[in-house]
Amino acid sequence: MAKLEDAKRLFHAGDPDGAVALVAAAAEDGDSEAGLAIAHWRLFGLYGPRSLPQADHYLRCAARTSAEARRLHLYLRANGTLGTLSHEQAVEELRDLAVDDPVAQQQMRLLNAAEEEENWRTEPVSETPSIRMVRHLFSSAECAYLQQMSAPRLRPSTILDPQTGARRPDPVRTSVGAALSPVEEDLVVGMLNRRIAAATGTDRMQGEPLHILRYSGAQEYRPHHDAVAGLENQRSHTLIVYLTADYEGGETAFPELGFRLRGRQGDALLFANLREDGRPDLRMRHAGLPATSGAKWIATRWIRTRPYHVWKDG
Ligand SMILES: O=C(O)CCC(=O)C(=O)O
Ligand SMILES: [Fe+2]
Repeated sequence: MAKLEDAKRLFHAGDPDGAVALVAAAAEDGDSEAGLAIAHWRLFGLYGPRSLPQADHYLRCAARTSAEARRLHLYLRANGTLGTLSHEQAVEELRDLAVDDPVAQQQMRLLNAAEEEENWRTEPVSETPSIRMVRHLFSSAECAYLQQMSAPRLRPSTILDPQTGARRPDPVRTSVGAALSPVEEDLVVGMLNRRIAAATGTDRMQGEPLHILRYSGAQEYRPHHDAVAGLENQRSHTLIVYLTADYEGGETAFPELGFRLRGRQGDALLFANLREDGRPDLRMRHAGLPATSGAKWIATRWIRTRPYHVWKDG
């Protein structure tokens, strides 16, 4: 901590290189907080260029003394960011970490339960345009886990500006949310993303990071299309998992089609955003209505036509 504070002072005094050097030296010396900080900077290209080998190196330093760093290093190897670890190998490693790490223990419990419990099934809502409900996609424990792990990361939601391609706040969407980027894609989130791929008949790599949203009070997502005009690798499908049930209102509404839908906890709504010719299907305009009481939590996965590389395309 002390080293990070010193580094912050150097940074504000106009010596960013000195600040980074200080943190790097502390990381080498086994300061896990410094190691985690600089590993994130190298992953995201902050205070210097992006470098996966360096991120890997500093995470290994921090992992000597920090359970958090050991877990993060595992997630990033399991999701392909820092190498390739099979799901089975990753679970083996998590099992070892779980011996003295309560977070890993909680994740192992969810992974073990899933092996016994997976029982989702698809119900058609509309043939054309294609809308389906996938019942029981996530268990209630998985829904609770996503809320718990994303709660500290929730920020006011933004939209993708079709003109600039950049994200910005907009009154169209007043919820709070968090995208679970590869550093948050732990083995449980990875398993849920795999399950979404299986349930949608798509490849896991086509999914954008799972996006957690929470609406309370008058918060809403006004009518919009998930397909973004001009996007080359389009959002062909959207899957929305309802993580809570103890709220009123809050349906997903399709004004053009006259549907208002809402799943039970763990159910997912899956719909196609494109016409057969690959252009946005204008009938698929939809809205997240405000919850008239309680808080509505969802997890959205926007699925692209082709693989989406979050580090390159995001
Ligand atoms: O909140 C809802 O029901 C809709 C969410 C939505 O449209 C989205 O996440 O793209
Ligand atoms: Fe949407």
